[in-house]
Amino acid sequence: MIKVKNLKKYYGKNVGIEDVSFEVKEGEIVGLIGPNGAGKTTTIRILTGFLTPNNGEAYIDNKKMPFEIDKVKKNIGYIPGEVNFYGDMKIKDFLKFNRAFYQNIDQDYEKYIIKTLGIDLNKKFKELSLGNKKKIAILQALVHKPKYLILDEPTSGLDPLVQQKFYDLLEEHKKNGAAILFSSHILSEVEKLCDKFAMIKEGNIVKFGNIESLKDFSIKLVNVYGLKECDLIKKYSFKKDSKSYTFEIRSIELKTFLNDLLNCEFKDIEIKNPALEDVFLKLYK
Ligand SMILES: Nc1ncnc2c1ncn2[C@@H]1O[C@H](COP(=O)(O)OP(=O)(O)OP(=O)(O)O)[C@@H](O)[C@H]1O
Repeated sequence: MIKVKNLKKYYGKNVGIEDVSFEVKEGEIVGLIGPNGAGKTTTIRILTGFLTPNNGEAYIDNKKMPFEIDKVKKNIGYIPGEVNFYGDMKIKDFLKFNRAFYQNIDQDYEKYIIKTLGIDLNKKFKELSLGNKKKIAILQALVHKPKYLILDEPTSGLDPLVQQKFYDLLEEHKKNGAAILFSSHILSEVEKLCDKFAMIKEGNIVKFGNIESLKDFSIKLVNVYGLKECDLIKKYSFKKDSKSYTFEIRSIELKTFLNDLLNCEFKDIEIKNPALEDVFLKLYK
């Protein structure tokens, strides 16, 4: 399990994170969601052994981070936010180097990732575009089939096709029991991929739960077509266009709203879940 508890990190007087707690179990993908500067990278850098917290605790496989990183290092796959490997090295040489570090790398799996992502082995790292550098970072993070994956905005710079292939690779790791922490500010990908979310705002976890529960927190969008003037539903907030009224109804109020609506005259209704982005914006107000 990956576990952080009341984690706090200051950079001098500047707040990095204030109070961050969440956990990622084996076979689970947890999305760490937050806007720029919320504290995702700070949290991840403590978990990957680069920073020492001022307070609180971080564990991977019951080893205390960053102090016991060496005991668990070979079981971690990490994609940093900014990928910078050995500029002058050809990718094929980099892979040799990587094999020497992990020793028992499954070379068929290595080939499989190279083929899946479309990696050019004969290029030097510094010759690659941002997206192609990210592919090397993905390869390096996954190739030794680690039990713990810590991914700091891993899809930035990837085109949608490669992103999808990457999600598929992650699903395979999840099925094999990996615990995966995935930081992102793109909510649609978290919604698509993750089982749980930890929402971070100004260094604090403001919500942690199942992806579904995040949607339940929010509102439903009810489009009502052909609605005739009706006092009963005037109290609900709505937007109107030429075809319909769109009501924003909190999920817990939906039944009451529908009861009121049934006493009005209308032609048709449609109930939608809002996009996670909209939920996020509302929670962040
Ligand atoms: N080396 C540093 N010195 C001072 N302040 C820092 C340092 N690194 C981060 N911070 C501050 O800590 C806070 C959290 O930053 P962090 O990089 O963890 O956020 P983030 O959620 O990863 O953001 P982004 O999505 O932009 O990568 C920010 O206010 C940032 O300015």
